Amino acid sequence: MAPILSVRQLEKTYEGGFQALKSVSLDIQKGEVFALLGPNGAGKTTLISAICGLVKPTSGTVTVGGFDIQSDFRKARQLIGLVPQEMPTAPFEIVGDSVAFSRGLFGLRPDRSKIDAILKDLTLYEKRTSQIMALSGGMKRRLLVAKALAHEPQILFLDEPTAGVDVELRHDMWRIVGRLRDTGVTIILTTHYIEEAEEMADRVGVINKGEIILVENKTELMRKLGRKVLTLTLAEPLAEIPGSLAEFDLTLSEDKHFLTYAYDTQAERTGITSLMSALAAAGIRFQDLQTDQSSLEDIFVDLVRNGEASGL
Ligand SMILES: Nc1ncnc2c1ncn2[C@@H]1O[C@H](COP(=O)(O)OP(=O)(O)OP(=O)(O)O)[C@@H](O)[C@H]1O
Repeated sequence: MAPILSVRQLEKTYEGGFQALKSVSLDIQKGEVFALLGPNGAGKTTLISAICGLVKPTSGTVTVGGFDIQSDFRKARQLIGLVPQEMPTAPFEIVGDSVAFSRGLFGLRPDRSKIDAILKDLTLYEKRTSQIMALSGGMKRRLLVAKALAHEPQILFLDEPTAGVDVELRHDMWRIVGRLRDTGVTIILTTHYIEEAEEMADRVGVINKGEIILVENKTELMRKLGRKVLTLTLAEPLAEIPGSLAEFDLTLSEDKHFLTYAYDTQAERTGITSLMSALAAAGIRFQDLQTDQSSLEDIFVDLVRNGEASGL
């Protein structure tokens, strides 16, 4: 199936010469939730803005639903909803009217039943006649989503949807995204919170210094790059790691009670069996053991750090 969004060799050099995007290519399939991760200043907002027509690319192409974002801007833009980072700024506006206004911007009639349905979905219906200034912070965020959905777009961009919100609100936003995904909306979100990508995304892209350095199915990414750590709780504290265990990559905790062994889950042999025999031969007994999978966060930090090291 043709991707719903296709970005080809997109470049953006801002006035003054700063190159914020370097030959970015990316395909997004209909119905997927894609998380774009990257450190501060990596180019996430620039990429979203270029796709949504808010920033003019220096070169490259973007098509949305087959429409070129430059030569067929209206048709392409009609398919896109954008939830910006900033909070709504019209304090006296009435909630329902604000959503109707957003719909009107796309030349659609103010269909009350559609607007009410969107307000209900975002639990804002009770507030439809309130002024925006009377909304809580969480409600204001939901209003931004409602406004972005007002013209029934097929793709929703969320630019750091939960930056600076509390945990409850963050989970609230995740539930909203989950429900939207269930209705077939394609979702692209940028985030600093790895946990957010881990929770919601089907695929993850990492951008660093204007370049996409990785795009991968989330589960696959965690499987491929993930390492596991085996922690042994020792029966008696160990003064030092004996020389007979030197071939294993072991670390002894400062309090001498725990031994950890890092291994690659993808390796043909994890080395655990031989480690166990070597421990027994060295007379080291343990009371307990546990394994931990490295998180998406560990993987991300590694990737960006390696990128720095290789000059990316
Ligand atoms: N209008 C502009 N003129 C010049 N440089 C800009 C402009 N907008 C952004 N930049 C620069 O482009 C780079 C990418 O910025 P962008 O906002 O896309 O990053 P980001 O990944 O969204 O960052 P953050 O996570 O901090 O929001 C930054 O170095 C930024 O300073």
